[in-house]
Amino acid sequence: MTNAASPTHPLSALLADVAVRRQHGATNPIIQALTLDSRQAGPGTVFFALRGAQTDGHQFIGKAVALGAAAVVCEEMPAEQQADTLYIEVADSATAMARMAATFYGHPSRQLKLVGITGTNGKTTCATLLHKLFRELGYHVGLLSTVQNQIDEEVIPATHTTPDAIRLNELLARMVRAGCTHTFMEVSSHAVVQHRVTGLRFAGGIFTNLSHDHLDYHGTFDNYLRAKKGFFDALDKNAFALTNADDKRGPVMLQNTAAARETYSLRGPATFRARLIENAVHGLHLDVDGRDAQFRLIGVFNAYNLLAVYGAAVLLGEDATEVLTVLSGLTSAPGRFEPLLAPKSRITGIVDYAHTPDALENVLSTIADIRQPSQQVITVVGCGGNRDAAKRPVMANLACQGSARVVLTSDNPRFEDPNEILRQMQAGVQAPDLGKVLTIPDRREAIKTAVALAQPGDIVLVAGKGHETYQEIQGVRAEFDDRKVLAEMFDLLGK
Ligand SMILES: CC(=O)N[C@H]1[C@@H](OP(=O)(O)OP(=O)(O)OC[C@H]2O[C@@H](n3ccc(=O)[nH]c3=O)[C@H](O)[C@@H]2O)O[C@H](CO)[C@@H](O)[C@@H]1O[C@H](C)C(=O)N[C@@H](C)C(=O)N[C@H](CCC(=O)O)C(=O)O
Ligand SMILES: Nc1ncnc2c1ncn2[C@@H]1O[C@H](COP(=O)(O)OP(=O)(O)OP(=O)(O)O)[C@@H](O)[C@H]1O
Ligand SMILES: N[C@H](CCC[C@H](N)C(=O)O)C(=O)O
Ligand SMILES: [Mg+2]
Repeated sequence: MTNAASPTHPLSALLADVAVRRQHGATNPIIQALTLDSRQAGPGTVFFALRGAQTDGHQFIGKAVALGAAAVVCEEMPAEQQADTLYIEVADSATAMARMAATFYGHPSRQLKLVGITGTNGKTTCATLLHKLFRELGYHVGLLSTVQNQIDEEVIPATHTTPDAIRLNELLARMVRAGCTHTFMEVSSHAVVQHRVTGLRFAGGIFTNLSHDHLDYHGTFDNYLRAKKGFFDALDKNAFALTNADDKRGPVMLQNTAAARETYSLRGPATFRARLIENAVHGLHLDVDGRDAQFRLIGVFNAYNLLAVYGAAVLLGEDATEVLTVLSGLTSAPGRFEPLLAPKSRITGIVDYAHTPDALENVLSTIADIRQPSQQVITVVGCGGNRDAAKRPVMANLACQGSARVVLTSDNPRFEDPNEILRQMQAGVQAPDLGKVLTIPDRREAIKTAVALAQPGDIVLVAGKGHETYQEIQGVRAEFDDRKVLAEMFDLLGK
């Protein structure tokens, strides 16, 4: 796990910010790598035993040590200990891991301007727009997002919205070495709770909005809100905290932060204000802080994303006029309201990552705002398995409210039975809507059917998977790209 750029440190040097409860073993080994997975342990590594959702890393301490781990950080000392291994007991392994990872990689977050974006929807869009914007303004820029990580134009695949603390600091260190001055990253609620971002220095934080998602993980909406707020509570006084004043939970985010409190709004007084002039097929027309601006992005929700991005750029010291000029030319993130026109029939396909009720409602109301009365909307949608089940009936109902026809299908079933997920979705369909709904578990067939149902000029929305290039069934990821399947069906059906 080491490479030429990997640092080495005596273990004692990594404990500077860590409250050690107890320590066993007299050695002070030289550390070459950190890991949270016993299977990756080896000589010169520190193994962090984390209590997870599936299992408890403490069970694997013996395995990590057998593979040669030089040190173990845990919350409970193992009964059996090896004399040549150093055991460190802390109150919280995840916090210790984040602090030690930051130290191990030389605190890369302090060497660039790091901006974190949190909220239910819009994180990828805002982070991607900020990355594109700052590239065009001439900077070297890092990006950590659901779709992919990037160092300037170099793409590094992403497995999570926010990587674990070790991977995160390693990526930030790579960005610093590549000369990046700014990095824009998504901060998921899971990341806050699991301390993936603990110990990082942020130049700023952005809040987009809060609605129903991930209640499977957080339990209650209140816990979910607290997770998001936790990110702002941890910002320091040199940072900015930029919140959406129009979101019911926007002001709460700033309640206990030490950072400079800034707001954006389309409705009232705020640090950064915009007024919607037009929301059309060809894009948004806004008045931003008294400047007239046209954008290529579509939908009122994107007016919020654009305003948040503009505000953050200005708070980072950029010139407002220049920022607006560059922003007007930018297109959205992959799989976010991505249009695809059928060549012969003028059917408009739209692929969107809406996988929450709020996002689906936004996309459908955006389509309603921009469509002609003669254009019918046909929606293909499913819900992921092993994720929040409460959203399933709600999303099916919303699809019915905003569409002429609905094809319910599978998203990523993961380890759940796709038919059971679909039954839970169907429960949300109201009696008068039953006639407009078809249920087709095979996503390819579902898309094909929607395209077959579409008349010239109609709009086919394929929601939920956006940029994803796979479908995950029973732990296996098979190649699947809504954009490709849609294009294939336009072709196959001669549309
Ligand atoms: C619910 C969740 O967040 N899970 C993450 C968590 O896994 P976990 O708690 O289930 O871990 P576990 O399997 O119980 O194992 C506990 C510990 O034992 C260790 N272990 C396990 C087995 C072994 O042989 N040896 C060993 O050392 C594991 O490495 C782990 O450290 O810690 C793992 C290591 O960091 C993550 O990969 C894993 O992400 C899973 C894959 C995941 O799906 N996460 C999603 C829900 C997620 O994080 N999503 C958010 C936001 C999404 C959004 O934007 O909407 C994200 O930031 O991506
Ligand atoms: N500001 C917004 N408000 C509401 N909905 C939005 C907003 N921005 C984007 N959306 C909708 O939410 C979907 C997801 O957007 P995006 O990927 O930017 O969010 P995210 O916060 O990164 O999501 P995730 O939690 O999955 O990483 C988009 O496809 C769009 O339908
Ligand atoms: N980051 C989100 C993405 C969900 C995307 C959707 N396609 C699904 O698989 O449920 C999650 O892991 O919950
Ligand atoms: Mg995202």
